Amino acid sequence: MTSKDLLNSIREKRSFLCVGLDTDLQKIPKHLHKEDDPIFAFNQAIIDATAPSCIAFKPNLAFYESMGTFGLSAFIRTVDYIKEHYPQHLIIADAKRGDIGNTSDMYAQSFFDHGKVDAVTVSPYMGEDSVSPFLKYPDKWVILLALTSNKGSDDFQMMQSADGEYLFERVLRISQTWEHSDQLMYVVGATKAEMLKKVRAIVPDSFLLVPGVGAQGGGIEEVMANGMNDQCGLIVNSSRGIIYADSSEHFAARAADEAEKIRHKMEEGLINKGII
Ligand SMILES: O=C(O)c1cc(=O)[nH]c(=O)n1[C@@H]1O[C@H](COP(=O)(O)O)[C@@H](O)[C@H]1O
Repeated sequence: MTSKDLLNSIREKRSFLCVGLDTDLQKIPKHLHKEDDPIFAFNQAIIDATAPSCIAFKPNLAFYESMGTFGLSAFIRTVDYIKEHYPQHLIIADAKRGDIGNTSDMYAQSFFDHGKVDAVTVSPYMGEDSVSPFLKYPDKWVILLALTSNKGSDDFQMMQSADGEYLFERVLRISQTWEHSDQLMYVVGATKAEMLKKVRAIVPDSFLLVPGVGAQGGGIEEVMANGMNDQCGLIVNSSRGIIYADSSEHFAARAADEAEKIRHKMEEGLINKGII
C-alpha cells in the first residue's frame, strides 16, 4: 500500500483513525466465550462495526502471542479477514521487533511473506542492519519507534547530546539516510503531542503512527495542530477506548459510536487543513 493509497483512503473515509485490536480474553463480552474462537469472533464484530470510520487496523502481537497457538491462529484469521473483506485498510502488526540482521530477516519473513500485513512496528535501537531486512519489501511499511507514549520514553528517547539533539530526533534524522527510507513511518505518542513540531522539522513528509489517545489521555486536537501535514501524514490509533467501550451484547455498536466520534473530529481537522 503506497502513501498515495493511504491518502486516497483518508480522503474517502474522511478519517485517519486506526482501530487497535488489543484483544484480551478477560475483557471481551462474556457471551462470546461460547464461540469456538472468541478472540476472532470479537475482532470480526469490531472490524465490521468500525471499518467505515477507520483506515487501518492494528493488532498488537502481545495480546495474541500471550495465548499461544490459539492466539496466533486468531491473529492470522484476523489478518486474513481484513485482507479479504476490507482490502483498502492498512494492517499494522504491532510487534516492536528488531534484532541482528539474519534474525530480523526471519521476523520480516514472518510478517510480510507468511503473514500478509502491510506494516510492522520496529524498534530502532539495534541500528540500521536490524531494520534494513524489513525495508527490503516494496510497498510494505516499517514503523520505527521514535518518541513513545509511555512515561519511560524519558529514560532514553529524551536524552540530549552535547549539541542539544534528543535521541528520538537522532533516530529520525539518521534513519532518513537509510536505503528505502521512503518506506519508513514513525511512532510518536499522542501524549507527547507538544513534540510533534520537532518531529515535523526533521520528517515533514513521513506518516506518523500516533497511539495514546483515549485510554492514555492524549488529545486528538493537539496532535492535529502540531503533526498534520498537507497530505495528512497522521494515522492515529485508539485501542481500549474503542474496542472496550461496552462489554454487553451491544459492544460492536458502541465501538462503532466511539470510532465515529473520533472520525468526526478528524474530519473537521482535515477540512480545516484543506485536505478534503
Ligand atoms: O507502537 C505502538 O502502537 C505503541 C507505541 C507507543 O508509544 N504507545 C502505545 O501505546 N503503542 C501501542 O498502541 C496501543 C495503545 O492502546 P490504547 O492505549 O488502549 O489506545 C497499544 O497496542 C500499545 O502497545
